[in-house]
Amino acid sequence: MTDKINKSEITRIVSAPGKVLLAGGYIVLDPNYTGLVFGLSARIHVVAQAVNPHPEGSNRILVDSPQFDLDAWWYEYGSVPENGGIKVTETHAEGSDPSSLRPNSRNHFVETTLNYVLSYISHKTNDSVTITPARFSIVADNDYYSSSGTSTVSNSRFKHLGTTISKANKTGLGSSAALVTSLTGAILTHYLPASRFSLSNPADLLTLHNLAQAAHCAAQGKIGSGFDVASAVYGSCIYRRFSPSLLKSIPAPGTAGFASAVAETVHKEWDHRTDKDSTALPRGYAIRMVDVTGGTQTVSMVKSVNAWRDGNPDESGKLFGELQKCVEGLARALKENKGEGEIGRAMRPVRELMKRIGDLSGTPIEPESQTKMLDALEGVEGVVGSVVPGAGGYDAAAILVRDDEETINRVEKFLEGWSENEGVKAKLLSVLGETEGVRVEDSATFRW
Ligand SMILES: Nc1ncnc2c1ncn2[C@@H]1O[C@H](COP(=O)(O)OP(=O)(O)O)[C@@H](O)[C@H]1O
Ligand SMILES: C[C@@](O)(CCOP(=O)(O)OP(=O)(O)O)CC(=O)O
Repeated sequence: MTDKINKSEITRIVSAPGKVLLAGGYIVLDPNYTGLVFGLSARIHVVAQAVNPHPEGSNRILVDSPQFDLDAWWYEYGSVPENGGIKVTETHAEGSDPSSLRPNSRNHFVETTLNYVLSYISHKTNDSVTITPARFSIVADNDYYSSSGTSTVSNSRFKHLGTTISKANKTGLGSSAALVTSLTGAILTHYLPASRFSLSNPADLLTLHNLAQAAHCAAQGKIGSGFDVASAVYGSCIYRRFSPSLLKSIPAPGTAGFASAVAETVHKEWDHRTDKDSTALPRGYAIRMVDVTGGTQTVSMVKSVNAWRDGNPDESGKLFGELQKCVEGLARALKENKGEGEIGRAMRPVRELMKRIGDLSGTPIEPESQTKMLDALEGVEGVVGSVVPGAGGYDAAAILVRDDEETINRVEKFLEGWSENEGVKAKLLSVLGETEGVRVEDSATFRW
């Protein structure tokens, strides 16, 4: 357990939103197509503090996640010769026995982000900015996890989940992308003066995006489309992916040339596109997420869709092309507020095409249990349309609803009844679609 955050020592709070890919799952992995992604009101916040070094801690950084049991990671940092940048190594808690280091507690997303961002800073500033001891505390809005644990502080905004991160039940809002993005922003704004880095400068925002994408891919061990990091940075947008080859020349952290390769990659010409102007939600309507207890693995779903696509280029090309039209049509219907009927008609074929791709590739993209639930949900007054978001699967649905109390009550009641009758646990999350990406929070007014 780490000390409580001392509010007077906070230097920065940076937050980034979760995501929902409303349309464009699978096709967005191919840069010939795009995806319609909305940021979510559930955010991950990283609170940066400078700390006075403990006698043994002149080169230590603490990252903690106080909502979880046992989740504090101590790192020692050191320079690596030959443009290797800065490498962190997990170590035991300050003032405790070295054997207290928990062998299975590594947080790859945190560790990789530290390696990438600290190395970038040291290289970019020619070591003129000194890395000093600091603490970065992560607090996530409650909707990221289904609460099986109990809140110990009932009136606090960020619930204590009573479990470790690895055991927490995620709701699929993109916690790692929001975490990597907000941590990257917090480290950059903590160490660099505003004259060198500011989130209100579009060029610096692009640096943050490229750095966060690179760190997120490295930590994940795979290169996804990156729509989750892009929406964490830019908020809602129509997203076209970057070429994975951009990331191929970065060696492992801690090796010669790592920092120069990171800086060079970050400042290359990236070919992703984030079109924010084409997205908006009509006034009086909201995107809401339904968490359905279950679980699917995106990795194998992507593999099976890709295998089908490779074996059926004509059929898949046709369906991917149709889905692309739906991405654009749905974005337009929402942005131009074409009315419930037309928006609903623009959402329908997204569902149908996703289901079709699932059926043809033998992948449970919109499995029968979801079809039944979504069909029934669409019959609830005030529900304009529904989709299985992202990769689809058994565990989530996204709905566009009238944003009024009566509709929300009706949907909640419907889901209660559905859960009882169908033996699942389907729950409306309080999270809403919103447009804003990464931002600096005002620490004086930040609500805890
Ligand atoms: N609140 C948090 N505090 C610390 N690390 C977190 C937090 N949320 C997410 N992470 C990191 O992200 C990982 C989850 O990433 P992943 O399985 O890709 O889920 P998601 O689909 O939500 O991004 C965790 O194992 C942890 O390393
Ligand atoms: C298949 C995809 O196009 C969309 C997956 O979207 P999800 O929202 O399902 O993603 P996870 O948070 O990784 O579970 C893969 C991708 O674009 O990377």
